[in-house]
Amino acid sequence: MKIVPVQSFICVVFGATGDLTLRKLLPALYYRFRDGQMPGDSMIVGAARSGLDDAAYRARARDALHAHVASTDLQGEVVDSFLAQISYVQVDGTGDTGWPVLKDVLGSAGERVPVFYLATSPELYGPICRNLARHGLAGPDARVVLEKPIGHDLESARDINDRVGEVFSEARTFRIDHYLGKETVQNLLALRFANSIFERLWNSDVIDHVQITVAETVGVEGRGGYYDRSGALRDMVQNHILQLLCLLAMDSPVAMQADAVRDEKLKVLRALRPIEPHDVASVTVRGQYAAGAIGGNPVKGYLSDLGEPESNTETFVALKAQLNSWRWANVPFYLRTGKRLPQKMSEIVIQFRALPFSIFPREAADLQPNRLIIRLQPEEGMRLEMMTKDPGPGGLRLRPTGLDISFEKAFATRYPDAYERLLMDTVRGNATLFMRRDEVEAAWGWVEPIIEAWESRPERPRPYSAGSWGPTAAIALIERDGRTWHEDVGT
Ligand SMILES: NC(=O)C1=CN([C@@H]2O[C@H](COP(=O)(O)OP(=O)(O)OC[C@H]3O[C@@H](n4cnc5c(N)ncnc54)[C@H](OP(=O)(O)O)[C@@H]3O)[C@@H](O)[C@H]2O)C=CC1
Ligand SMILES: O=C1O[C@H](COP(=O)(O)O)[C@@H](O)[C@H](O)[C@H]1O
Repeated sequence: MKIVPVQSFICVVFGATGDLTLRKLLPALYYRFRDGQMPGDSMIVGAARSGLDDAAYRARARDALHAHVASTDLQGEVVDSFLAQISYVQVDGTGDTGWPVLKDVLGSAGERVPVFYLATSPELYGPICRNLARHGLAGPDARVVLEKPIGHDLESARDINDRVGEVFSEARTFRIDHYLGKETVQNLLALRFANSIFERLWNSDVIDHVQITVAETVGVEGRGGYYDRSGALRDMVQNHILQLLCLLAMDSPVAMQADAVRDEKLKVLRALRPIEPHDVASVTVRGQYAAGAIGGNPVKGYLSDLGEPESNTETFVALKAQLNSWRWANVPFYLRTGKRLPQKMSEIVIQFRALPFSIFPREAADLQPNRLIIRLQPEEGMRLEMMTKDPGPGGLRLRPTGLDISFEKAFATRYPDAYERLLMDTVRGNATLFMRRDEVEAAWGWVEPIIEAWESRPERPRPYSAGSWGPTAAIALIERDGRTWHEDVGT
């Protein structure tokens, strides 16, 4: 595969000592460097308050690569050359210290594209941008990358967007939702708009319902402080899951261009039927994991992980979303996500309608409606389930069979991590796979009433055992409609 280098850049990462930078951003940049996409005169500048010098930060970066990059992908000389392009500036994003030094470092940028990646808590986005402007660092080529979450609710999201917007125009603001950078998520665009067969079927005439599951085996790991203020709805649904829903439900963009794609996604978000307070109990379920076992290993409950006696934060959510549109009238989208579920698995199921009438005798065939299963991770691929004739003489017996495409087998190539693609897109100035301000705010606008309704009710999140598929109420949520979650994973 031919890799075209991007323009030379200087990427200043605020939050350089944090988990995201060390676990995701530096490994992603390393891979782009190793593959020849990051030009040799580009620079990565780590920025945080910790008192480190270049050598100490490079040592941390080296440790991070050894911890988070496959050892077979770490070649000594390549690692050394990559680390030589990294420096560190001690800077307080919200205060005065360090900015003159950062300005000096960027003074030598020349033609290199300045990218400011804010991998810090979102409350710092406004102050950091204001400081960038005050110190003359937000010139016309500069762009800013904002990590999710953009705020905690609609009001705080608007506030952050306003403050960032005072310094950076929308075209220069890149709001990350790393799910959009996943290869299989981008493939949803190819599946729908580069093939003629599906688009004609992609509507309520043919589709019965859609399921989106994003299941994780991990708990809150070291992020309990953040997570307990967030919960699954804010952490996963407001962004990743609604973005998946947008890509599945949107109409064809007029072109494969950033605003054309984002205009269509925005229409989907605006078509989401508000969940009224009196419906919250019947169309949403929130859960919190209790102690259990995953893969035969005992795991603690959420409260033990958190080290707190109580918490009302949900680590699981299931809900039934509906769109007010002709295309999707009466087609529910069942969404669920949770931590400490039995397996890490993200999957979309498109369930087609049952046959209107069967010509086959009942004893010859238990006719199953067609189903398209799109596996986002792991074992990326697609399976179209169809009825076929059971081979052999005597009678015409039918059974469901799958047409399978395993991306792993079809493409003998390493799947780049989402951040690799997204980081290079910020340098290219391509915002197609980033969230526009109005999308983020529309998503908060839909999610917020659900949170308010939960908070106004006395019930706590329903407990579920770690290693189960969430509270039984989540099963009831879909079964009340005569449907079931797809759980025969791997079949
Ligand atoms: N970790 C993850 O997997 C994911 C994280 N995110 C988001 O990314 C962001 C960062 O997360 P994460 O890395 O986990 O957080 P961490 O708490 O691990 O890191 C926070 C970073 O911010 C720096 N920092 C704090 N205050 C300042 C300041 N005033 N000026 C400059 N730097 C400062 C800290 O360094 P120092 O103390 O040295 O200043 C540290 O480097 C958050 O918004 C998070 O929600 C999103 C998706 C996944
Ligand atoms: O943004 C987040 O995503 C991760 C899950 O991402 P994945 O790429 O591993 O599927 C989740 O664990 C985390 O809580 C959330 O903040």
